Amino acid sequence: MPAGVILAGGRSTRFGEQDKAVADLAGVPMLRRVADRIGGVVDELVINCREDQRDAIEEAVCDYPNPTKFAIDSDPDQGPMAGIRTGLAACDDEYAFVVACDMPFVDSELVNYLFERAEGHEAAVPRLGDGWFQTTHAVYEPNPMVEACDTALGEEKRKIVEPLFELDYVVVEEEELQKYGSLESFENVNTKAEFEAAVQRFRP
Ligand SMILES: Nc1nc2c(ncn2[C@@H]2O[C@H](COP(=O)(O)OP(=O)(O)OP(=O)(O)O)[C@@H](O)[C@H]2O)c(=O)[nH]1
Repeated sequence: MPAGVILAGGRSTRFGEQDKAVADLAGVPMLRRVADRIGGVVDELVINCREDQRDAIEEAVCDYPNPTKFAIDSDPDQGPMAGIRTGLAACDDEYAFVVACDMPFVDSELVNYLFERAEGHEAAVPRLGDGWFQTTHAVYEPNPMVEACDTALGEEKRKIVEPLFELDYVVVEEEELQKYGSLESFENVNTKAEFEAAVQRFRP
Protein backbone atom coordinates (compact mmCIF):
# COMPACT_ATOMS: atom_id res chain seq x y z
CA MET A 1 0.00 0.00 0.00
CA PRO A 2 1.08 3.59 -0.53
CA ALA A 3 1.91 6.36 1.95
CA GLY A 4 -0.04 9.22 3.45
CA VAL A 5 1.58 12.59 4.09
CA ILE A 6 -0.13 14.97 6.51
CA LEU A 7 0.91 18.61 6.26
CA ALA A 8 0.95 20.36 9.61
CA GLY A 9 3.75 22.92 9.34
CA GLY A 10 1.53 26.02 9.11
CA ARG A 11 1.14 28.66 11.82
CA SER A 12 -2.67 28.49 12.19
CA THR A 13 -2.83 32.30 12.22
CA ARG A 14 -6.52 32.46 11.31
CA PHE A 15 -7.25 29.90 14.02
CA GLY A 16 -5.72 31.80 16.91
CA GLU A 17 -3.28 30.97 19.69
CA GLN A 18 -3.44 27.21 19.36
CA ASP A 19 -1.95 24.89 16.74
CA LYS A 20 -5.02 23.68 14.87
CA ALA A 21 -3.29 20.37 14.08
CA VAL A 22 -3.79 19.22 17.66
CA ALA A 23 -6.97 21.13 18.51
CA ASP A 24 -9.51 18.88 20.22
CA LEU A 25 -12.18 18.15 17.60
CA ALA A 26 -14.98 16.49 19.56
CA GLY A 27 -12.56 14.42 21.64
CA VAL A 28 -9.91 13.70 18.99
CA PRO A 29 -7.05 15.96 17.82
CA MET A 30 -7.83 17.21 14.30
CA LEU A 31 -4.70 15.73 12.73
CA ARG A 32 -5.54 12.37 14.32
CA ARG A 33 -8.98 12.47 12.73
CA VAL A 34 -7.31 12.92 9.36
CA ALA A 35 -4.88 10.07 10.11
CA ASP A 36 -7.72 7.77 11.21
CA ARG A 37 -9.75 8.51 8.10
CA ILE A 38 -6.92 7.53 5.74
CA GLY A 39 -5.51 4.69 7.87
CA GLY A 40 -7.27 2.00 5.84
CA VAL A 41 -5.87 3.13 2.49
CA VAL A 42 -2.28 4.07 3.36
CA ASP A 43 0.19 1.85 5.15
CA GLU A 44 2.74 4.35 6.40
CA LEU A 45 2.06 7.85 7.63
CA VAL A 46 4.48 10.76 7.24
CA ILE A 47 3.80 13.91 9.24
CA ASN A 48 5.37 17.17 8.11
CA CYS A 49 5.70 19.85 10.80
CA ARG A 50 8.19 22.06 12.63
CA GLU A 51 10.36 20.75 15.44
CA ASP A 52 8.42 22.77 18.05
CA GLN A 53 5.17 21.00 17.07
CA ARG A 54 6.56 17.52 17.24
CA ASP A 55 5.89 16.51 20.88
CA ALA A 56 2.21 17.47 20.81
CA ILE A 57 1.65 15.76 17.46
CA GLU A 58 3.56 12.68 18.55
CA GLU A 59 1.20 12.39 21.52
CA ALA A 60 -1.79 12.64 19.19
CA VAL A 61 -0.61 9.69 17.07
CA CYS A 62 1.25 7.62 19.70
CA ASP A 63 -1.21 4.72 19.44
CA TYR A 64 -1.82 5.02 15.69
CA PRO A 65 -1.85 1.49 14.27
CA ASN A 66 0.24 2.10 11.12
CA PRO A 67 3.96 3.01 11.03
CA THR A 68 4.41 6.74 11.50
CA LYS A 69 7.37 8.97 10.81
CA PHE A 70 8.09 12.68 11.06
CA ALA A 71 9.48 14.87 8.28
CA ILE A 72 10.59 18.00 10.08
CA ASP A 73 10.99 21.30 8.22
CA SER A 74 14.64 22.33 8.33
CA ASP A 75 13.58 25.73 7.03
CA PRO A 76 10.11 26.47 8.45
CA ASP A 77 7.53 28.93 7.10
CA GLN A 78 8.32 28.38 3.44
CA GLY A 79 4.68 27.64 2.66
CA PRO A 80 2.66 24.51 1.88
CA MET A 81 4.72 23.63 -1.23
CA ALA A 82 7.85 23.31 0.91
CA GLY A 83 5.83 21.14 3.31
CA ILE A 84 4.72 18.87 0.47
CA ARG A 85 8.35 18.64 -0.65
CA THR A 86 9.66 17.74 2.80
CA GLY A 87 6.90 15.21 3.43
CA LEU A 88 7.27 13.47 0.07
CA ALA A 89 11.06 13.35 0.35
CA ALA A 90 10.56 11.07 3.38
CA CYS A 91 8.42 8.57 1.40
CA ASP A 92 9.87 5.39 -0.12
CA ASP A 93 6.57 4.40 -1.67
CA GLU A 94 5.54 4.52 -5.31
CA TYR A 95 2.71 6.93 -4.56
CA ALA A 96 1.68 9.11 -1.63
CA PHE A 97 -1.53 10.90 -0.76
CA VAL A 98 -0.83 14.39 0.56
CA VAL A 99 -3.46 15.97 2.79
CA ALA A 100 -3.63 19.03 5.04
CA CYS A 101 -4.05 18.47 8.78
CA ASP A 102 -7.14 20.68 8.70
CA MET A 103 -9.22 18.43 6.42
CA PRO A 104 -10.98 16.25 9.03
CA PHE A 105 -13.70 15.13 6.62
CA VAL A 106 -11.27 13.51 4.20
CA ASP A 107 -13.01 10.57 2.50
CA SER A 108 -10.98 7.36 2.13
CA GLU A 109 -13.09 6.26 -0.87
CA LEU A 110 -11.98 9.36 -2.72
CA VAL A 111 -8.37 8.85 -1.65
CA ASN A 112 -8.53 5.33 -3.02
CA TYR A 113 -9.92 6.62 -6.27
CA LEU A 114 -7.14 9.22 -6.56
CA PHE A 115 -4.57 6.44 -6.15
CA GLU A 116 -6.28 4.56 -8.99
CA ARG A 117 -6.29 7.62 -11.23
CA ALA A 118 -2.62 8.30 -10.56
CA GLU A 119 -1.56 4.87 -11.90
CA GLY A 120 0.79 5.36 -14.84
CA HIS A 121 1.11 9.11 -14.11
CA GLU A 122 3.10 11.30 -11.73
CA ALA A 123 0.12 12.85 -9.94
CA ALA A 124 -3.67 12.88 -9.66
CA VAL A 125 -4.99 16.26 -8.60
CA PRO A 126 -8.65 17.06 -7.94
CA ARG A 127 -10.16 20.25 -9.32
CA LEU A 128 -13.44 21.49 -7.88
CA GLY A 129 -16.12 23.47 -9.67
CA ASP A 130 -14.50 26.75 -8.58
CA GLY A 131 -11.53 25.88 -10.80
CA TRP A 132 -8.99 25.49 -7.98
CA PHE A 133 -6.59 22.58 -7.98
CA GLN A 134 -6.71 20.77 -4.65
CA THR A 135 -2.96 20.30 -4.34
CA THR A 136 -3.14 19.64 -0.60
CA HIS A 137 -5.56 16.74 -1.21
CA ALA A 138 -3.82 14.93 -4.04
CA VAL A 139 -1.75 11.88 -4.94
CA TYR A 140 1.86 12.28 -6.12
CA GLU A 141 4.71 10.08 -7.20
CA PRO A 142 7.24 11.33 -4.63
CA ASN A 143 10.47 11.66 -6.65
CA PRO A 144 9.22 13.74 -9.59
CA MET A 145 7.15 15.96 -7.29
CA VAL A 146 10.11 16.58 -4.95
CA GLU A 147 12.20 17.54 -7.96
CA ALA A 148 9.48 19.82 -9.33
CA CYS A 149 9.08 21.53 -5.93
CA ASP A 150 12.84 22.05 -5.73
CA THR A 151 12.80 23.69 -9.15
CA ALA A 152 9.86 25.95 -8.27
CA LEU A 153 11.28 26.90 -4.86
CA GLY A 154 14.69 27.53 -6.43
CA GLU A 155 13.07 29.93 -8.89
CA GLU A 156 11.12 31.57 -6.04
CA LYS A 157 7.84 30.47 -7.57
CA ARG A 158 5.63 30.11 -4.51
CA LYS A 159 2.30 29.25 -6.13
CA ILE A 160 1.38 25.79 -5.02
CA VAL A 161 0.25 24.74 -8.53
CA GLU A 162 3.65 25.63 -10.04
CA PRO A 163 5.35 22.21 -9.63
CA LEU A 164 2.36 20.49 -11.25
CA PHE A 165 3.20 21.95 -14.62
CA GLU A 166 6.47 19.98 -14.56
CA LEU A 167 4.63 16.70 -14.04
CA ASP A 168 2.60 14.25 -16.04
CA TYR A 169 -0.51 14.81 -13.95
CA VAL A 170 -4.16 13.89 -14.34
CA VAL A 171 -6.88 16.30 -13.30
CA VAL A 172 -9.83 14.73 -11.54
CA GLU A 173 -12.81 17.02 -11.98
CA GLU A 174 -15.61 17.62 -9.48
CA GLU A 175 -18.22 15.70 -11.46
CA GLU A 176 -16.02 12.60 -11.45
CA LEU A 177 -15.07 13.03 -7.78
CA GLN A 178 -18.73 13.11 -6.78
CA LYS A 179 -19.28 9.65 -8.22
CA TYR A 180 -16.62 8.12 -5.97
CA GLY A 181 -16.97 9.93 -2.67
CA SER A 182 -18.05 12.98 -0.78
CA LEU A 183 -16.96 16.50 -1.64
CA GLU A 184 -16.89 17.14 2.13
CA SER A 185 -13.45 15.61 1.81
CA PHE A 186 -12.11 18.97 0.59
CA GLU A 187 -13.51 21.12 3.39
CA ASN A 188 -10.81 22.64 5.52
CA VAL A 189 -10.93 24.29 8.91
CA ASN A 190 -9.23 27.67 9.15
CA THR A 191 -11.07 29.66 11.80
CA LYS A 192 -12.51 28.96 15.24
CA ALA A 193 -16.02 29.36 13.82
CA GLU A 194 -15.34 26.70 11.17
CA PHE A 195 -13.86 24.52 13.90
CA GLU A 196 -16.95 24.85 16.11
CA ALA A 197 -19.15 23.93 13.15
CA ALA A 198 -16.98 20.86 12.55
CA VAL A 199 -17.25 19.88 16.24
CA GLN A 200 -21.04 19.83 15.90
CA ARG A 201 -20.81 17.54 12.87
CA PHE A 202 -18.61 15.06 14.73
CA ARG A 203 -20.72 14.97 17.87
CA PRO A 204 -22.97 11.89 17.95
N1 LIG B 1 5.58 22.81 6.15
C1 LIG B 1 4.78 23.85 6.01
N2 LIG B 1 3.44 23.63 5.91
C2 LIG B 1 2.62 24.70 5.79
C3 LIG B 1 3.12 26.02 5.76
N3 LIG B 1 2.07 26.88 5.64
C4 LIG B 1 0.98 26.11 5.59
N4 LIG B 1 1.29 24.79 5.69
C5 LIG B 1 0.36 23.66 5.72
O1 LIG B 1 -0.40 23.72 4.53
C6 LIG B 1 -1.77 23.42 4.79
C7 LIG B 1 -2.65 24.55 4.31
O2 LIG B 1 -2.31 25.75 4.98
P1 LIG B 1 -3.35 26.69 5.73
O3 LIG B 1 -4.72 26.12 5.70
O4 LIG B 1 -3.18 28.07 5.23
O5 LIG B 1 -2.83 26.55 7.23
P2 LIG B 1 -2.00 27.55 8.09
O6 LIG B 1 -0.94 28.19 7.27
O7 LIG B 1 -1.58 26.83 9.32
O8 LIG B 1 -3.13 28.59 8.51
P3 LIG B 1 -3.12 30.20 8.40
O9 LIG B 1 -1.92 30.68 9.16
O10 LIG B 1 -4.40 30.60 9.07
O11 LIG B 1 -3.08 30.51 6.91
C8 LIG B 1 -1.87 23.15 6.28
O12 LIG B 1 -1.87 21.77 6.47
C9 LIG B 1 -0.63 23.78 6.87
O13 LIG B 1 -0.16 23.08 8.03
C10 LIG B 1 4.54 26.23 5.87
O14 LIG B 1 5.06 27.35 5.86
N5 LIG B 1 5.32 25.10 5.99
